[in-house]
Amino acid sequence: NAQYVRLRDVFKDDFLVGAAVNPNTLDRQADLLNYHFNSLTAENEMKFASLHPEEHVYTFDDADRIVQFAREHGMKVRGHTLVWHNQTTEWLFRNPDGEWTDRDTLLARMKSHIDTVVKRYKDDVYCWDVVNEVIADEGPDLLRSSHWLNIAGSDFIAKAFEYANEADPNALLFYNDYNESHPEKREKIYLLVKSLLEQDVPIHGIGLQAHWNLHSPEIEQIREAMERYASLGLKLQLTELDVSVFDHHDRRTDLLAPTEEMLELQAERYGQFFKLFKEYRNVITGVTFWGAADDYTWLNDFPVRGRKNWPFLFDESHQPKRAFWEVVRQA
Ligand SMILES: Oc1ccccc1CN[C@@H]1C=C[C@@H](O)[C@H](O)[C@H]1O
Repeated sequence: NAQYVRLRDVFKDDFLVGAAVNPNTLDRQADLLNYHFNSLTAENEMKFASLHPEEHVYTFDDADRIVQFAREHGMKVRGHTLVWHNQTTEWLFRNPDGEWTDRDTLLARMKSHIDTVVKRYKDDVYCWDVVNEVIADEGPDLLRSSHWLNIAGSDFIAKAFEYANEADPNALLFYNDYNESHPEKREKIYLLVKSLLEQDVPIHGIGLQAHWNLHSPEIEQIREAMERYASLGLKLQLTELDVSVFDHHDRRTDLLAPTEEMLELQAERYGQFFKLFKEYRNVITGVTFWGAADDYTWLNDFPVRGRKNWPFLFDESHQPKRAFWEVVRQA
């Protein structure tokens, strides 16, 4: 059974196989993580709000625990994420009188955060999602509106990469985003990263979050996205892979378990994904799931709060699902 087939060994000559963890899953899923995975990402514990709740207060304990577990088990760590519009803090964008802060102050605060965090983990974190999700999903704008953009202007993106590179010249620096295979958004991500490269901004990789489902995106859309991004000469990583059993607009809440049909289609899709990843093994350096097993997923609360989902290769008892065997078959 699965106890003699390790995911990380099956793909050891291709790419790292990672999982996102938090303090709870690090305890509950320790054996599964140690057996099948060789890379970890902190689901929330290295985000701005988790590390830096007040301007002169840092809280590293949870992130340190994850780094310690990885060190003890010979696993690599992806840093997620330095600059993002979500899960950040109000003080970052405000003056003491509650007014919006100014560009120079915000950039100085960004630099201080990046310096402090990247230097603390420079011997443990080999790559960072420096900037997460700045591309606008719909409409004519390249960048989504955010406090970062509205206060600092669009060069906050380049600055983030430059500050991270100064703090740890050895770290591999990624731009990370979701809906990365949708043709319209793909072209915007491509344009952003191409312009950063043309400005000699230190960027080494593109993270495709890969929050996919049973029907979308199509394999050919994923292939086209990987081809497009790889044409920039950068490495790629799938950084937050999960396969929801519900399409994005499906808000049904009646299921207490996945249907047989869902499990069958999920296995087929996972097999197709890893067949494609193997084909692009020369540009893909890591495949990280946004979790490890169905006993916990952020999808239990997104996009429908409190609705159970079953997106991984391992079930709620950490046993391999059909999807696991379809993935192993691609090796
Ligand atoms: O799939 C999406 C759709 C809309 C907004 C954000 C996302 C994905 N956003 C991701 C998901 C979970 C968080 O823990 C990650 O940090 C974030 O990168």
